[in-house]
Amino acid sequence: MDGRLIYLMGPSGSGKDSLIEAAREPLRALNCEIIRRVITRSAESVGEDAIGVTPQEFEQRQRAGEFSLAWEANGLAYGIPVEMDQWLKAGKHVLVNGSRANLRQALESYPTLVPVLLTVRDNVLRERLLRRGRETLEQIDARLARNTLFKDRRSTDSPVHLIDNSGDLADAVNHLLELVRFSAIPDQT
Ligand SMILES: Nc1ncnc2c1ncn2[C@@H]1O[C@H](COP(=O)(O)OP(=O)(O)O)[C@@H](O)[C@H]1O
Ligand SMILES: O=P(O)(O)OC[C@H]1O[C@H](OP(=O)(O)OP(=O)(O)O)[C@H](O)[C@@H]1O
Repeated sequence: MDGRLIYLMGPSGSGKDSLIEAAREPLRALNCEIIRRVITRSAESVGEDAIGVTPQEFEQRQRAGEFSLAWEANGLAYGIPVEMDQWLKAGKHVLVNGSRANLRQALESYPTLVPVLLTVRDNVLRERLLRRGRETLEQIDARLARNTLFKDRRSTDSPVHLIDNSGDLADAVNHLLELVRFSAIPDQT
């Protein structure tokens, strides 16, 4: 049986990277791998285990059919390597650090994916983005504005699992592991 695609989303600063890192080993124990993204972001500003490429290289890889999913956001291009499909076929579950704007397209290609949205209270989100210090104030404001847009409209009608990360990261990790355990059971789709 194919593995499940766990599609993690959440606003910038909600803690996706932190959650992924903290959950990496326990996820592996649940037969769930985290796929590395290809991003047109300079290596020094990559805050995650991603492959940084130039926009030209990204385009080449995309034209060569190297991505199962791809999208653009915040002035960057993101690609999910086709390796993901081999893992799924082999029965492994795969966690993707996804995009709210791309969810609808992802669902078209992977109708049984498990959508998971990481949420954080507004004031906590701003504080965390400032503390992380990766973006300029202007970029932080743009990310917060993008978040407001998503709050006002749902991108699909399908149910999305919510994980709140306003509190301890360990609670969010446990919640994610629970979801993966539950989603991995056959006939839950
Ligand atoms: N539960 C948490 N409690 C306190 N700080 C957190 C928590 N989760 C994440 N952070 C911090 O918030 C900032 C944003 O987290 P990050 O994982 O980079 O978010 P994202 O990948 O969604 O943009 C980082 O500085 C991270 O250390
Ligand atoms: O459509 P959205 O849900 O807004 O998502 C847009 C992009 O922003 C995030 O990327 P990235 O990891 O570069 O940003 P972050 O680390 O600041 O979350 C997310 O992983 C998406 O790739």
